[in-house]
Amino acid sequence: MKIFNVSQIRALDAHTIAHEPITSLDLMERAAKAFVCWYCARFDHQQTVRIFCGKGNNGGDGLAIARLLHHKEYLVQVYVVDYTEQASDDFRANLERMPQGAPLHFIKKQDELPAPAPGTILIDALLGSGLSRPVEGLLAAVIRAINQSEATVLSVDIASGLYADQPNGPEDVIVQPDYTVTFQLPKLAFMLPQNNRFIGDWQVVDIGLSADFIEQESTPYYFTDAAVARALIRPRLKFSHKGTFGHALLIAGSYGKMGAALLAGSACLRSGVGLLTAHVPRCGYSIVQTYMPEAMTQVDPHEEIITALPALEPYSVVGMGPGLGKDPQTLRVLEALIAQAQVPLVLDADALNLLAENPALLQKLPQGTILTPHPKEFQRLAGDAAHDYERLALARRFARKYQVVLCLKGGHTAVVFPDGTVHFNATGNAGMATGGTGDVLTGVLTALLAQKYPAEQAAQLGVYQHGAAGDRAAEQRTQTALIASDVVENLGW
Ligand SMILES: NC(=O)C1=CN([C@@H]2O[C@H](COP(=O)(O)OP(=O)(O)OC[C@H]3O[C@@H](n4cnc5c(N)ncnc54)[C@H](O)[C@@H]3O)[C@@H](O)[C@H]2O)[C@@H](O)CC1
Ligand SMILES: Nc1ncnc2c1ncn2[C@@H]1O[C@H](COP(=O)(O)OP(=O)(O)O)[C@@H](O)[C@H]1O
Ligand SMILES: [K+]
Repeated sequence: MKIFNVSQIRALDAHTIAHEPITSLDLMERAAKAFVCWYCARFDHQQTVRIFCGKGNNGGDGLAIARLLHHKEYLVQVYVVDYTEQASDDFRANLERMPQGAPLHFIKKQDELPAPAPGTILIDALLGSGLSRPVEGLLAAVIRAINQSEATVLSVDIASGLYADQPNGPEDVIVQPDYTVTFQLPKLAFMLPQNNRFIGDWQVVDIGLSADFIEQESTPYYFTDAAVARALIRPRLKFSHKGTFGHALLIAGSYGKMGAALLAGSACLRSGVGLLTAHVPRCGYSIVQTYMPEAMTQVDPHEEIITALPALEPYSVVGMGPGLGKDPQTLRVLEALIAQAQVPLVLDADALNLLAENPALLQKLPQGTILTPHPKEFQRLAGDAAHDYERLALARRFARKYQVVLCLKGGHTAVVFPDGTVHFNATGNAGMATGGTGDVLTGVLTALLAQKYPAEQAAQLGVYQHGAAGDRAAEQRTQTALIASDVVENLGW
């Protein structure tokens, strides 16, 4: 699925209106119907719905939603925030269509706001993607009141006050919804952690905007959902054998951190690799042999850390990083690996920290390398960013410059291709914010590269499947109880 900026969204609306063709008023009706359909599937007639409308097209949506809910016999109260003389044509048209029986109030001053009523649902249709400046005055007062109420808040298209494709200021007044129901395509703002409070649980509803336009319009931003991920999975053919699926070498673990090697190794085994060899310090030998009988174990000469690079000939991919530590002898191994590898690499954790301390190595990374930093590791690699939009720009420049695939981990992990395109991931949950889940991802990605998935697709698919396994694990055990081995146990292809 593509993610468009505001001017592209506007062009998509205009193209649909001109070429379907459909009037903009009928398109608004379709958007309102899609919202109402989503609403009716979740909320019953017991709760009063208060709809706060601005005077642009987002407000027009709000009025149309109010009319449709009123016809479905929901208890609807409509509040038009009358902060300006200007109103969009479709807002006016929907105002004229408001049925007599639906209570309609115009708020001109803050003291005309209704008193909070427990148990109501608030629909925020004040401002949508047309936001062009910080919210002030009466609109800001309404937004503050919405945020202070204890009601469930639903935003139409996007939280009022939130920019769809650029950073807000720290003082900006923005609705904090429980849900955002957005039209046709997700917005870039939804992908970024800094907007966490201003999104809630977000859902896309289809309003039939031009599929041709969406296909032809180019964008650097994409969303990897179930359909995209499923299409990437390659079937295992009937006469295939273990040689078909590659031999992975995993260099991981140190004294006290052998768990990282086990998590990465078991995830690699559960992700379809043909053969796995784990290269671990001597102290890890019995641990690996006992916990992962399917893996072969190669022991390092050193008791506690990694100090030697095994011969690379047998391997089709090398994953390195989880649990390593940053000993100078381990750095020598990383240098040797980068110098000698003719196969793609997955570098994570301390391998990334060593790279950050020795940036000359970045220039030498082999084709098809995947780096999987969390935000702190990325900061060490690429420097500070003032906000998430800047971090994203930094990530795109970094992936282009070093021709690597970057998985910037977090909620909606950003998979950045060497061409600078960004593929945000749909899956995963906050239960995964616990030690070791990143090691699991390293194992998954290593297995996919072993199976000859190109690095871009390996990263996109691996990140999706890792998050999906986390979602299944959270469903079984709750987010709070989730631990990294549950993610391994729930991998499924
Ligand atoms: N035909 C279409 O274009 C469709 C539009 N739709 C809705 O239309 C919305 C976009 O509508 P609009 O472009 O009218 O914009 P909005 O409804 O977001 O904003 C209305 C007006 O408010 C003004 N404004 C911007 N920032 C402000 C601020 N901080 N304080 C006060 N006023 C401010 C703008 O000048 C704009 O004209 C979408 O989010 C969506 O909800 C949907 O109905 C789907 C179809
Ligand atoms: N709030 C969240 N929502 C979705 N996924 C998350 C969230 N927090 C963490 N994750 C995922 O969990 C993993 C954590 O990786 P990392 O920080 O490297 O942990 P560790 O080093 O302990 O293994 C990443 O894949 C990340 O995307
Ligand atoms: K809104």
